Amino acid sequence: MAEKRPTPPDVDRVAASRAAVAARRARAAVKGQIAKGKRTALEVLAAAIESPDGVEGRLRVTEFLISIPAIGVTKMHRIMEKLEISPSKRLGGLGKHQRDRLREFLTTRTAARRLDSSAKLVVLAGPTAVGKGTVAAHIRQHYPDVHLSVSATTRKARPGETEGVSYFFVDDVEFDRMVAAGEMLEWATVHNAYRYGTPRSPVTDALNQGHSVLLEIDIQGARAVRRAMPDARLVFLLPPSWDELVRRLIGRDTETPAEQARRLETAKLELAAQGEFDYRVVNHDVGEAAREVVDLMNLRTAPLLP
Ligand SMILES: Nc1ncnc2c1ncn2[C@@H]1O[C@H](COP(=O)(O)OP(=O)(O)OP(=O)(O)O)[C@@H](O)[C@H]1O
Ligand SMILES: Nc1nc2c(ncn2[C@@H]2O[C@H](COP(=O)(O)O)[C@@H](O)[C@H]2O)c(=O)[nH]1
Repeated sequence: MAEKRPTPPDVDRVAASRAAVAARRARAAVKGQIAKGKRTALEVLAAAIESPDGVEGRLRVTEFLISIPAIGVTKMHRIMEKLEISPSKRLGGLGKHQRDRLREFLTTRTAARRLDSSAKLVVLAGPTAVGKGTVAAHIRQHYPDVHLSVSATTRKARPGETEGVSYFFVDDVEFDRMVAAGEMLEWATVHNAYRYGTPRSPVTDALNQGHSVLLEIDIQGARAVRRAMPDARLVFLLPPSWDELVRRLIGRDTETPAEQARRLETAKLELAAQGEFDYRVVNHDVGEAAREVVDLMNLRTAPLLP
């Protein structure tokens, strides 16, 4: 009996089903590469953006996330909700903002996991006038291997401050833009006056390259960093005594008496928060306090001698 030859629609169906199987295998291969650490999730996302109809672009965001080590189904759903991405979305079909949020999530997560290894994110916080800026300046000068984050602020530069070294001095519009674009790791309004924030990418880039990073920020910022990167080491800088703190604030002579009184009220609340921190360093002597902070950073090379 003559064999029944496939009709054109059958040929199409067979070809389509073979293509579907091949595509599924290709997607499974990509997921395997992520799971085994052969490709990073960020690399796969970049490939999906480059070519939305390619194998990476056809990956559902849900399967992509689950293939990342240590992300299970529950966590994946939480992440999807937080990033405001619907479960039906594929990597290649994400809108720009969704893509940006996903990239930012992956970058921060990678950096946070880096902290498990040698590179450390150390946050130096403490009450007004305890000497945070002075200790940070000493570290900048004497320990060139320490990556000191440069904050953005809406306040004006003071005499002697340099753009890009002391701070990035920006106006309110630019600060709003940075916050909206997710460019800040944390930010806060400090002393009820100006806004200050830590630009995210220099921190995550340095950590991803294995460098320890130091942030000199206020206590609200330290709490926000703890939420974003739970492995960060939080250091609370203490004055030798309350009277010495008052002396330093008044002696610095940069605030009006009314502002000094307000800051001292806040300082009482801030001192009460020291238990939230991992380490406490008393700033008797600037060089000593700086060394104690640097010791927490797992530097690979020796500091410069004074
Ligand atoms: N170990 C120290 N011994 C004596 N004086 C110090 C010491 N550390 C800092 N100071 C002085 O204390 C004053 C306050 O220091 P600094 O401005 O660094 O404080 P800060 O914590 O950065 O304050 P703020 O949060 O208000 O910006 C400065 O005049 C500084 O020279
Ligand atoms: N939350 C953040 N606080 C910051 C940041 N950069 C600096 N600061 C804190 O602001 C005050 C005032 O600083 P000043 O230079 O105007 O005297 C001080 O307590 C800093 O620690 C930041 O990025 N985020």
